[in-house]
Amino acid sequence: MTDNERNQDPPAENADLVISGGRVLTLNDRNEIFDPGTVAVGSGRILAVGPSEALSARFTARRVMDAAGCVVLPGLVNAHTHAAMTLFRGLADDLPLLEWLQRHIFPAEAQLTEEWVYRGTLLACAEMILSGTTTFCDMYLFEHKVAEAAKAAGMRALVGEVLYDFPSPHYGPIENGLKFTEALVQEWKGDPLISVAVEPHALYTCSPELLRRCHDLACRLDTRLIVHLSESEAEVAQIRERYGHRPVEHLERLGVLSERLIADHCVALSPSDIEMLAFHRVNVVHNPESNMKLASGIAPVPALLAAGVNVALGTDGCASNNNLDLFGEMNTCATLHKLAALDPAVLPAQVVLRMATRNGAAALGLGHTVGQITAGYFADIIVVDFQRPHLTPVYDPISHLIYAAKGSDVRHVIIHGRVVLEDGRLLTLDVEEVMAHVRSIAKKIAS
Ligand SMILES: CSC[C@H]1O[C@@H](n2cnc3c(O)ncnc32)[C@H](O)[C@@H]1O
Ligand SMILES: [Zn+2]
Repeated sequence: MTDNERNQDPPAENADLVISGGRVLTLNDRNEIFDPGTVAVGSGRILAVGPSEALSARFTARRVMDAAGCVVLPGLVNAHTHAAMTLFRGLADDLPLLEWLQRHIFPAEAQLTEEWVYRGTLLACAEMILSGTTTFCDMYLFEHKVAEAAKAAGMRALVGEVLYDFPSPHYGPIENGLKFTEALVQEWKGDPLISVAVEPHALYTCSPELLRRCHDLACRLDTRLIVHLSESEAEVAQIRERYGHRPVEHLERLGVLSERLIADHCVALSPSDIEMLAFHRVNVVHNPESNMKLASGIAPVPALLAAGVNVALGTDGCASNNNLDLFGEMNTCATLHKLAALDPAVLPAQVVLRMATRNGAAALGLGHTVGQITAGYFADIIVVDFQRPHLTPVYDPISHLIYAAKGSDVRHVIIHGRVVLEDGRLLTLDVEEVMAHVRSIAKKIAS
């Protein structure tokens, strides 16, 4: 190398997209914040993140996104929902869980078709992207259509067909459901956005034998296993009466508790339930708004976190929430637990933001690729506009994200390196058309 060559700047690296000028919350292991910071993106991944001063000359970008006045953070992870239940938003409110399900929701779901599930899921994807969610975890019927809709919207999703003892309006008897799940896993293997889990509904709708078979299938296919667990005291009483044990102990006796299990809700837990969940490294998804609306109770989230359990955040479906905005859910989560414990320090904003990002990614088995802004991770990034009256002034951006921001403050969304929301405009879906389809389905549901 000549002296001349040695003294020259290294050649610029190519990036598909450079997001610069915003305050970047990496949520990495060191919790680094760069202000102003730059994120370079290429081939769906984060190429580099750091101070703008250090990175601006390093990349030649095909596209530059100006994030001045904005906060840049990892996309939010909705770790539990039933996306197509947007179709039933507001259909049956103000009821307790088991009555709501058995008298209203299950009968309405008996009419579902794959076309309805597709349309309802597109609406859910629109709502989620518009409010900063980049990944969701779904359980429903006709789940191949959920995968298709997520893919059309450009979202990352972990999907799974619901499995229970009684015949399903989709696949009929359970044997078909297990076969369908296996085929769905094979169909989406290797897809960059979609993965598939084994999803028995709950302990009161699945026999011990079915739960064991689902666990074995998840182990054989190396997928997540997802179940509603201990959602209310009524469920605990029902399971105790049927099997003689509390729900968590029932699963432990069946050998189903493990790191691959995602347990949704976990509201009605005893101290020994918490110990068992921690010991087996089970992932728990907290859905505070659904739990409040169905009056199911308050999940012992601070105790779960203190015991070392990975606790993520979900919205549950739109018939029990009734929206998919994780900003609202983070706010509810942070404030609900302060009130329940009469302790304002019990769940700080920083912890709640981690529940909705890193913990969600880890629960879904995506912890090494999603949930933080780190070189090598997938580029799932949101840009939140802080130049708004309710976000002024800024002493601490994380405080605003949890206590003051709304989903509608999200300005840009990038998923797997693709810009899917730009300046508040959805690029992957025609929102008017998506809403029109759902309105016409709702007329049939109501008739
Ligand atoms: C058919 S897929 C999932 C199944 O679960 C029902 N569901 C929705 N929310 C809840 C909840 O909070 N607990 C238990 N089951 C729930 C949904 O309506 C579907 O039937
Ligand atoms: Zn649910």
